[in-house]
Amino acid sequence: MAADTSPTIVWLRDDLRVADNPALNAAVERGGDVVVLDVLDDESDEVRPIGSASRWWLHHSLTALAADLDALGAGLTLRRGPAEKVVMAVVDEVGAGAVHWNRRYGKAREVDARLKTALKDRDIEAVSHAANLLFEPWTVQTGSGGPYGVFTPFWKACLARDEPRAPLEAPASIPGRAVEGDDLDSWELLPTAPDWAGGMRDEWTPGSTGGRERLEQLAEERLADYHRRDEPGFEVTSQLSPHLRFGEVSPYQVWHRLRDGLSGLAAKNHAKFLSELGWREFSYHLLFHNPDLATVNYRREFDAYPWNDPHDAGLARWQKGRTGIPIVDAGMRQLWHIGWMHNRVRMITASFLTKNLQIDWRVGEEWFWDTLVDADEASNAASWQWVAGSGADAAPYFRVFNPVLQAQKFDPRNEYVARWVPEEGTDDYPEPMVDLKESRQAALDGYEAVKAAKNRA
Ligand SMILES: Cc1cc2nc3c(=O)[nH]c(=O)nc-3n(C[C@H](O)[C@H](O)[C@H](O)COP(=O)(O)OP(=O)(O)OC[C@H]3O[C@@H](n4cnc5c(N)ncnc54)[C@H](O)[C@@H]3O)c2cc1C
Repeated sequence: MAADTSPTIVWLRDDLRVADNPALNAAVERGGDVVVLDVLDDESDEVRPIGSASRWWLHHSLTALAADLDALGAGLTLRRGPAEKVVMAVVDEVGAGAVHWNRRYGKAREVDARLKTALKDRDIEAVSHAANLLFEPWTVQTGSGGPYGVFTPFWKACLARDEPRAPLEAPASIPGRAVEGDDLDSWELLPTAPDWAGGMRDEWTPGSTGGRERLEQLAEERLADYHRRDEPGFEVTSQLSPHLRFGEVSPYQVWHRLRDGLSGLAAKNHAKFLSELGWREFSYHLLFHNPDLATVNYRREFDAYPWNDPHDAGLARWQKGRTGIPIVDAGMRQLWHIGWMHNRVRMITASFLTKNLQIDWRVGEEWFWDTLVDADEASNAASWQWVAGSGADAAPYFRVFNPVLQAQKFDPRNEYVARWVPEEGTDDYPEPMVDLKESRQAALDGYEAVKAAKNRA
């Protein structure tokens, strides 16, 4: 029988890289031409349209990826529309015999499952690969065979398994097949009126090259100071999150880059850093088993919480960084300016919204979804629920962050606040929009309804 040299489609999603991309390597190994396809899907019911800051990132990430693919001999085909329809249309256009992709783990996997069935019904090979998580969510199970709901035993179980595989080299060349597609500019991913992305341009280099630079900086410099990761004024965290979110860098590449050659404090901080990657894995574990994580309370008794009306409670002041609480305002302005916020401050701002203003965590999750360049369907939803108290392994609801004490502890020299709220202490800066003590008590009173619902259940 003659070898099948029909073209293969590689359908890219959250894996915008040429190295350590199992779907791409498998397509090249199969033989025949390779069509590399990216689809902007704002239409499928199961796919959450990405937010404004992520759109900015995506534009630049695709530009970088297209250059990397060109250098290997393949182009990047862009199409817009519901993914199942679009992929099938490209299959027909080129007479593809196979479609490969790397897995995703939220609701959108229903799209992938339907497409796989439809392709197989037509005798077209449809293969999904593990690429974006170190441990496939369904393979990590409790002793009784269920999903984990607590981080520590989850991560212990992961670490007890075989070490994650080594990252794959990029193909030496790709026999690319040109297919007509959209012009990236026609997707209108960049802000124009106004162009609010200046701070992001200064801060970030979207794409694998920028991601690799962050990884090197982590290994060579930042990891040695990582024990100070909770201090927002001191830049020691990796800032790899948007690169991981868009798959420009894979967790396998991160894991293996940090595996050998560390010494001193960097070696000491290594396990802590890996456990942060573990939180990413845990968030995906939760999302896989709870596809509605961004909209439904993980702990259902929180359905009874009497949230305030967001507009009456001052949502706009929180969004604009005008609450009158300096560390909260600093975080919200950092977010607006560079599309990223330090983890400690994400916790403080989220706690302020859900507890001191008693605004539903879903409202905050949506704002972060729109404004973060690393907005991630698993980590964002899981973290918001964690802070609100409704999530898995969440801090007890009554542990309300006091933002003033948090700032004293983690920004003792006021460096972070001074950078983002230079007018603090002048007449231009507003008074606190709520009394912290009273609003904390109001939050705890609201929690009584949750406790009552739990007791009834
Ligand atoms: C309310 C709230 C919302 C959040 N939303 C997101 C989000 O949309 N996307 C996102 O990637 N992270 C989110 N996080 C988690 C965390 O704040 C960021 O991952 C981290 O700040 C990214 O900075 P870094 O890359 O320098 O982190 P590092 O400390 O260098 O950590 C390395 C990597 O580990 C992962 N990671 C670290 N901490 C966490 C965590 N707590 N949960 C899950 N993964 C983690 C990230 O991929 C990160 O890049 C959120 C946290 C909170 C409290």
